[in-house]
Amino acid sequence: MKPFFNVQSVDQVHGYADRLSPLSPEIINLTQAGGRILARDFTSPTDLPGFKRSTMDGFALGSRDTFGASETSPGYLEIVGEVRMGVEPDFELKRGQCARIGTGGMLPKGADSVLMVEHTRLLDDTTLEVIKSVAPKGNTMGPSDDAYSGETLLKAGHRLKPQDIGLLAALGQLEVHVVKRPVVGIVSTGDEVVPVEQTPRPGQVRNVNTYTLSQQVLFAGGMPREMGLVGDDEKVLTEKVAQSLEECDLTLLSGGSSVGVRDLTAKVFLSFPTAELLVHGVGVSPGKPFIWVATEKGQLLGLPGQVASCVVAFHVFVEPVIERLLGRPVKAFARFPRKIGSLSRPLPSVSGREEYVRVSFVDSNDGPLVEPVFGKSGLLTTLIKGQGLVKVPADSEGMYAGDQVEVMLFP
Ligand SMILES: Nc1nc2c(c(=O)[nH]1)N[C@H]1C(S)=C(S)[C@@H](COP(=O)(O)OP(=O)(O)OC[C@H]3O[C@@H](n4cnc5c(N)ncnc54)[C@H](O)[C@@H]3O)O[C@H]1N2
Ligand code: MOO
Repeated sequence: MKPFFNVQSVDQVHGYADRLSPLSPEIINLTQAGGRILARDFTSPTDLPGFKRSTMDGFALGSRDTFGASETSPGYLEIVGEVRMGVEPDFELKRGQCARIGTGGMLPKGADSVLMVEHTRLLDDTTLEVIKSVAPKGNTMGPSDDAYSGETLLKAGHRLKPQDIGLLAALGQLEVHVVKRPVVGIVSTGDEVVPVEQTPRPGQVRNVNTYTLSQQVLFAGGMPREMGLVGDDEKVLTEKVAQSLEECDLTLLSGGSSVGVRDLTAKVFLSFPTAELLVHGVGVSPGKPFIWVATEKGQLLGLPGQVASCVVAFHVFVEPVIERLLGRPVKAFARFPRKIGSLSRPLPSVSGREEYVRVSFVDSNDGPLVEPVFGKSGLLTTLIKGQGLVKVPADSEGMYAGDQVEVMLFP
């Protein structure tokens, strides 16, 4: 059995990701753009809302006509009209005049504010009693309060949220320039791994990694393409990976990445033209046997077969590659919310290896306690009971009970 050679750090692996070029842009319909990555900065083509608008139901007026007005000393204004929603008022207010206006209505000329209906009393059809003053611009929004023409509102590389889509709608953008989603081929291998629909015989397990990986790819912004489950057969495995190389930007192969005699991943990957071995073995746990072979046609990434290791290795190594292809900075756990807590017990660690410890949160009188979820990397439920991961850096010899730690929560 040959040892891993040239074990590399997470930073070194991310350095290879940095060398990749982002995928090209494509134009898609606004309704499909949520969660996609903007390919170029978006600058506002116009002012928004573009006109002076009321933010309350009430009366458009000149604020100076309300100064000093109160319950005990009211003022009186003449009602000269009503602003129709969606229509530019065709009248102008003079001193002492006001007009009815609804929330969102356009202020007529001569009005600088809106007095809420609650602060008025109607004496007759044309006379308004004013019982409170309003400041200039009160209860209004200005023509460029939401955005001004030429303002950079969204940056290239930004992942579009529902509110961004709303903003693009407000600015008339039915089409959006986004980065193409990387197509990620997923191959799983292992003689003992059987399809989900099959009842495993003793010694067999169902195929988990194809399913977790394809969902992880989807969540990360890629397009998973399931290439199938293959036994430990070099010829068939080579055919599957070749097909994936033709069709996909990235190929993930789970299982067979370690150093066992049946572990074929490295051999298969290196059989392709222009293949260059970038990584085989990393100073990270779990995820130690990670493999990266670069070819001119695409990137081949080998992930550990152990179900929990495979999930963590995806986040540490694969998602940053997807981020880069999407034109975003190379960063692991970018989508993970963070939460601080104090460790309930010590976390021993092997110095020289970056560790990702599965943890859960337990409430205590002193605030949230971070409880390690111990268990082997082949145990899937450690990731179900664990709500997140704590990173123990490579140069640390461990952490003490009571230490404040940052938990990266599974999104
Ligand atoms: N002597 C050594 N043995 C191992 C080492 C080592 O350094 N020296 N590293 C261990 C570590 S760490 C890991 S992680 C695993 C990695 O193994 P492989 O990537 O080669 O994966 P396999 O051996 O094929 O499988 C490991 C494990 O995972 C199960 N598996 C695989 N694919 C699936 C799947 N699609 N769905 C569900 N389960 C799957 C498989 O049955 C094995 O139990 O190596 C350690 N050994
Ligand atoms: O790294 Mo293996 O990746 O512990 O389970």
